[in-house]
Amino acid sequence: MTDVPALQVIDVHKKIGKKEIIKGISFEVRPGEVFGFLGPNGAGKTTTIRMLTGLIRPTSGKILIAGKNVQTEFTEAMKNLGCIVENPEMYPYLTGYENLEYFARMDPSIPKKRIDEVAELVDLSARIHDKVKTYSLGMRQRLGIAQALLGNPKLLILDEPTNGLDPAGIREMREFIRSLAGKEGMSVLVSSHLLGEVQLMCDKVAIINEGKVIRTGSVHELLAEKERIFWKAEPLEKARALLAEETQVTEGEGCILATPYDEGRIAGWNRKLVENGVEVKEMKAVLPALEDLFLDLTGGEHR
Ligand SMILES: Nc1ncnc2c1ncn2[C@@H]1O[C@H](COP(=O)(O)OP(=O)(O)OP(=O)(O)O)[C@@H](O)[C@H]1O
Repeated sequence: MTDVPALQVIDVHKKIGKKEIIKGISFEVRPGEVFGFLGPNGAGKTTTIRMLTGLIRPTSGKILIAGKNVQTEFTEAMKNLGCIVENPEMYPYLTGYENLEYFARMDPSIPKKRIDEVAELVDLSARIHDKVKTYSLGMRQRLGIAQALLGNPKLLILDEPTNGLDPAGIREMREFIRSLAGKEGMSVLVSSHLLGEVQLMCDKVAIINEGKVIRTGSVHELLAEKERIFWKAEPLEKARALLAEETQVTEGEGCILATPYDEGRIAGWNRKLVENGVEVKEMKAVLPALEDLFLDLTGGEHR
């Protein structure tokens, strides 16, 4: 596995007309990573993906795919990119195999055995000789991904890959994306507004809002920053007053108090409660949902 990042976005700006839509974004996707690209409506995700795929040019800044500059080494950069931005067009009366054969013919560097390999990768081998019109939506999407994988890209970009799928299809797609990462050292960039999905599927995320990346990091790191301790204690008001002398106290659900997770101080807070006659019935560390963090960071509602 190489160490060259699958994707480097370096201080990219994009102006359309007089409006600066992307205001200097930077992030990196490492080999084998599933990377979530998250943001509320109108944040700039589509504009960014259009720049990554070379459909539009950045006003300034650099985009490298597997070390190749999308602006100055377009062909080499695109060789390393597999991309499905919208529902891929497939011929319904041809089989999955014939569809892949059709696309493979457009690039003579793709050997025929690669068709079987990609069918296997997307777990469609058993149905690859059936007509596409008999496929479920999930299978069609996987066939689209198989097509994107034909050229053996280092980076796969999937725009809202679970759109339109039912819950079983979503789970299947999620497992499939996870299984792809790491295989052949492939990295996957997934744009999504389904935060629960991203939380389960991605190693890292970048959160974009109003054309700026406001946070990047591993999902776990980001969530850990907002980790809280829930306290179940009696009498509750006394516990609240004692804890409030030490830290910020908010309401948990029901008769539960919440404080920040401050590893070095929790034991001391607990002792203080007990020494002052408060019975601590339960303490537990709780990670927020990515959705809460996202709302916190973007200060709004997502779709
Ligand atoms: N060609 C254009 N001309 C003018 N404004 C544009 C153009 N394309 C996008 N915008 C504006 O840029 C901003 C970012 O749009 P973009 O489509 O990239 O957001 P997004 O994060 O993909 O949102 P969504 O999830 O709704 O697709 C929006 O305010 C949009 O109105």
